[in-house]
Amino acid sequence: QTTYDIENNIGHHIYKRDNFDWLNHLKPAQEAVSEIYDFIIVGAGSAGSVIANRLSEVHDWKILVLEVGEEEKYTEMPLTVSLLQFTKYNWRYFMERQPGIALACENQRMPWPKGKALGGTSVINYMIYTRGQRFDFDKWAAQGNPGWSYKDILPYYIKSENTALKNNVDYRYHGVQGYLRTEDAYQSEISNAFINGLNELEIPIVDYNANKSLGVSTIQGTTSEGKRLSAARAFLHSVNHRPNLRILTEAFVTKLLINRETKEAYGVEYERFGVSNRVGASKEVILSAGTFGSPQLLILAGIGPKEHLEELGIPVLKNLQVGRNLQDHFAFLGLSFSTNQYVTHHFSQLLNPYNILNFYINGMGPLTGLGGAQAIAYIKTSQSKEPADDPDIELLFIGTSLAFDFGLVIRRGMGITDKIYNAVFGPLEKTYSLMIIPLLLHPKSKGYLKLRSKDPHDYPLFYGNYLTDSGNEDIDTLLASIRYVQRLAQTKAFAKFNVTFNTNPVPGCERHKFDSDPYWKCCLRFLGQTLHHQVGTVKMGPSEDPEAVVNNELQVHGIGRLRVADCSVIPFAIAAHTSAPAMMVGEKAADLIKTTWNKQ
Ligand SMILES: Cc1cc2nc3c(=O)[nH]c(=O)nc-3n(C[C@H](O)[C@H](O)[C@H](O)COP(=O)(O)OP(=O)(O)OC[C@H]3O[C@@H](n4cnc5c(N)ncnc54)[C@H](O)[C@@H]3O)c2cc1C
Repeated sequence: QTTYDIENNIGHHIYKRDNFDWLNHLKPAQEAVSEIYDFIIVGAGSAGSVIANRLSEVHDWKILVLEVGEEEKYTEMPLTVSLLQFTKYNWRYFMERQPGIALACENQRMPWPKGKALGGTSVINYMIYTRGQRFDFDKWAAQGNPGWSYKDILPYYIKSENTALKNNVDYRYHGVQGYLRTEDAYQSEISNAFINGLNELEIPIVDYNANKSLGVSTIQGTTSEGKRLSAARAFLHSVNHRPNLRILTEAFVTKLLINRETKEAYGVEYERFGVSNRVGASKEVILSAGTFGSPQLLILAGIGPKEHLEELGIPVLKNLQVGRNLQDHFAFLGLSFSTNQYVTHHFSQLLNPYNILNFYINGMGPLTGLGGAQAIAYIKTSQSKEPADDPDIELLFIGTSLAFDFGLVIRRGMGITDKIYNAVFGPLEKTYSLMIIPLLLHPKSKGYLKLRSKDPHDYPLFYGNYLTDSGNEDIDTLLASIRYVQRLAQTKAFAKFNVTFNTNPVPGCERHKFDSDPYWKCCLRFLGQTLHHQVGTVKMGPSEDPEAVVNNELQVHGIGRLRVADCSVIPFAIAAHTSAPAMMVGEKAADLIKTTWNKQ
């Protein structure tokens, strides 16, 4: 039985445990709670789902998971992923306006989607499975975080995984006994242009999740028999029968309960169906509410930058730089191509009865495609100042373009205006098209978030601060990546498929000579976008690090019984899409917790 066979039957039910010990010793400065668990996990996303699974392996621990979103339904078809941003499974956050950024977006506001569901953002993501490079983790450890080097974290990736990969796979680096199925992403013939073209540029074919940092490969995806495998489907559905695991969906945590005298967390307050309730944690509270949700709850509890807390009128419990150090992969959507051959995705031809049956019966065919994403390359541009083999750019190959659905859905999810879409991508509707998206892996610019108010229902304010580094390294690296892709487009492999560069100018940049450096720098300001990999708002680091919020055991500095485990603790942007790294953080967090409480 695969995890996918198990029906959606978690949430909405409360286990009856007559022999549950509802102990409730109140210490001074604590509010009464209605129930006590050993651990409370806030948020059941990529990380939280893993932690819930692993902690509930210990039979005599009682675990409560509180997730504000609902269980997912009708999310299994990978190709229709972009529709999910228009459902209740998306928080629908937007970045604040930044002068000279997101100029192609409605009201110049870039959407910053995040998942609101059992499974979190893994319910709406593109299912790309990437782990990050050895350099990332060794640097992470070298910054004062022992236990997070590549050698230390690799076993956790392997532990989670149950691989069915076949393409270019190095099995020494993959697991077969975990909960997370990984499969080769659907390929159309055109991905050969990308892979062979890169080979011509001397980029080797590798397993990008193994020991080679630079190289190209077809994508490894988190699907099970061709269907989306969210963290909830992988890690929760198969263990929801455990009597010591209680999962409440539609439970919105509004407050962390922290004893102001002992500075120890002892529970949380949450709202569910209009009723507010307080629950206690006799051992620890674990925050896994994501890069935006975790810092929000910390700041509301008085753990944050002192001046910001004072501005909000929240008494300071601990002055820590929560919400700062926000890092993200800035990506460029302006490199699209057409081909006259039927080798790319075109929406109108895909949704036919044969493909639909093939998907539902066999879990095969183009509808299993990861929103069109087919291959990935990690490269080093001429601008790179990274160590030897450390890539500075990821090239993401999409076997279609924003014109795939005639501008109906994908580009709207990115907030792109009619004017820009019609001018740049509209003409591609009449052809078959493809895209190569460069992602800036190690941005030097940093953003931040802060709270709008002390009302937990108010969304935080998000400031991306893209391309603001003083040395202009970010913009120069992206420019170098554009030149690299242009070289790729000149290869024989591309010529074989009659691939032609889309030269429709971006309105607003015509004042620059087409293809000049100033032209592309202008385009980056219009069509530069997030690929949703924000990290770092609850940075991991030693107490001497002025930006650090949690230590290498994920404990909040100066606060007892409170850990944070999700993408927010990742100290800097790593060479990976961030779902698998969040799961790795979850696996490691569970082990750290077991060690603390002697339950290994
Ligand atoms: C459109 C999109 C595409 C992406 N594509 C990929 C991809 O292909 N591959 C990849 O690796 N990564 C991808 N990512 C990024 C990746 O999915 C996320 O970074 C990762 O899932 C985050 O995991 P997390 O555990 O940190 O947080 P999340 O998975 O976001 O989990 C946090 C959970 O906490 C809940 N929560 C928040 N606040 C509260 C509260 N107060 N009370 C109760 N619950 C709360 C949220 O509802 C959510 O369920 C994508 C992201 C997006 C938005």
